[in-house]
Amino acid sequence: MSVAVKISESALTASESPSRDQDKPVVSVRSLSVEFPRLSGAPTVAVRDLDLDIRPQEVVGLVGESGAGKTTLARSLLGLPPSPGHITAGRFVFDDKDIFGLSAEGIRQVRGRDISMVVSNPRDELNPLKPVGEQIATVARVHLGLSRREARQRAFDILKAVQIPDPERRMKALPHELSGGMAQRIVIAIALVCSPRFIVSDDATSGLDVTVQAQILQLLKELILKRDSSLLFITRDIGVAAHFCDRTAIMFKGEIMEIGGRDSLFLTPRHPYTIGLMSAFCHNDRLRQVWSTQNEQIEVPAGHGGCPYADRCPNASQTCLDQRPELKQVAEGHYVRCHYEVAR
Ligand SMILES: Nc1ncnc2c1ncn2[C@@H]1O[C@H](COP(=O)(O)OP(=O)(O)OP(=O)(O)O)[C@@H](O)[C@H]1O
Repeated sequence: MSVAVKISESALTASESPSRDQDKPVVSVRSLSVEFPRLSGAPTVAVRDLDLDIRPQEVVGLVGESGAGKTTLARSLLGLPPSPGHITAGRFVFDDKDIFGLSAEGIRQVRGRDISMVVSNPRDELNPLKPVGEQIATVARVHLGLSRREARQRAFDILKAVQIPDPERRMKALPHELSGGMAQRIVIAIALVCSPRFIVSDDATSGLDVTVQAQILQLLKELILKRDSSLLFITRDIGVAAHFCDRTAIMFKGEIMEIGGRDSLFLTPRHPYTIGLMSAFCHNDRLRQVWSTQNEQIEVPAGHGGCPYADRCPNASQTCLDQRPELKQVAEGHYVRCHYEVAR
């Protein structure tokens, strides 16, 4: 059975805001698959035939448990799938450029300047021996061709923008002299210093205090609106996604199981996995009831070619084992990959 499920061009582009419907996506991912080879047996498919569009000024959340493929997707979009993974299929068009078609040097030029990534472990990202101001300024000099003085000014401005207290002094600090939250802001400052049009945040704010996290999210949103950028916001926290993202995609085993605008997705979640995530998060009795109501008890054999969620799903039926579900529209801008309604 073919596992490739194609969806219409409009499926993932739809936003709930009518004015945005005319906007052209700045990020357009089509049929992306990424695999990790294994010593024996079939490779691990970390991202499977994934489509995603993001428009200017849009914040799209990507939520899923550990191992869902979020980081693999994020790093693949920067042309750096985690080793030994490799992109086996798909296109990524960013600002009319076919990113996967660029040379290594071409991708390097785009990365950091037009597309940047913020990760959750700032200590690994920063050079421990170099003052943080210099690290930010270097990125601006390399990518924007600024003079030393201009780059330094730009580094100072971005430190102020990410609300680093006493930025003049912090410019000279080494990473170990900063708190974790401050080091995280430095990494965000590096990602933003060239005003990229596309930012990928991979769990970048989860280690921060709740209040600092709220400030940083607010700041990210303001910068995205001001600079007409787009943000792919990866998180395991569905509550943060509900609060912060215009649309959210729920990912499981390398596939998007549900995607929708904030109101539609979070007020009327349709996929059993989304409902499970939400009921765990918000202790909602109604959701719990939906989650715990079993339609059919069935044996789920390993290696079946059906729904990737079947072995965890309280509603799995024979249809779910026989057919891989397509992403289908259930409301405006809201798509679900589930046989549930037809199987019932
Ligand atoms: N370097 C690697 N070598 C082999 N398999 C890998 C590697 N990195 C990831 N994988 C596999 O790819 C799949 C997706 O992993 P990935 O790290 O992208 O998930 P994730 O959703 O980002 O998880 P987390 O939230 O824990 O970071 C998993 O099955 C994982 O085991």
